[in-house]
Amino acid sequence: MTEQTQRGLAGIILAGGRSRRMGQDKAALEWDGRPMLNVIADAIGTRCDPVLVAAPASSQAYAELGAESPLRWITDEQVGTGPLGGIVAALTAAKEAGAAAAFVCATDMPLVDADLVDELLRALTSSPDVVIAHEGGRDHPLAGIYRVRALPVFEALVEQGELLMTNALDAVLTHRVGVSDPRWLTNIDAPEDLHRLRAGA
Ligand SMILES: Nc1nc2c(ncn2[C@@H]2O[C@H](COP(=O)(O)OP(=O)(O)OP(=O)(O)O)[C@@H](O)[C@H]2O)c(=O)[nH]1
Repeated sequence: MTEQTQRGLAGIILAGGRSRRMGQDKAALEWDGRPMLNVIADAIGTRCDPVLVAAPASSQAYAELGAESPLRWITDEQVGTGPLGGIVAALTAAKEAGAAAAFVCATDMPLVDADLVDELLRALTSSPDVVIAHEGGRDHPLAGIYRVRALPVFEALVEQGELLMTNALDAVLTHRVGVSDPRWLTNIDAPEDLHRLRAGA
């Protein structure tokens, strides 16, 4: 744990999914000479402890990076339950590790920064269950802090097969905040996104 790590705050990097638009696993994509997953883990690891990676055991991310990774991998209970299924599995592990909340992000956000974690944390007053970034007129559910106390609600939704993040956020008290650098939220879905970002556009 570093000096700046926030007590009780875990980190969750979602690394499952099919990467259909990218055509290859996004966690292993090279960014600054390293797999994108590791770059993100280092960035948030200055604030979050433990950092957990959520992916199905059958995922390409786990096959490519899991065995040799020093990170803690948490497998989705059910394959095909999407980001919400990953959040439930990893938030359960975060709770068991003694965390009260977790910063959640996607493995396709290479510009994610510890300052983003700090800004969301400042907005996490006692009332909200979840604080997410809201930029460009839209919600960014995979750039947020999720309290462990919201877990039963999310578990029930996954159980019912209700997997939409928008519905999950509506089911708890969600606070939305603007962030000072929207680039932190940049995500890579397809090869052209990666080329654009590498070119600095
Ligand atoms: N643990 C877990 N993570 C997931 C799952 N589905 C998507 N994710 C992650 O959630 C984030 C957003 O995923 P998307 O980009 O919407 O979906 P994707 O499946 O990765 O990509 P597409 O096939 O192109 O839609 C990424 O970090 C994914 O790795 C899942 O079933 N389990």
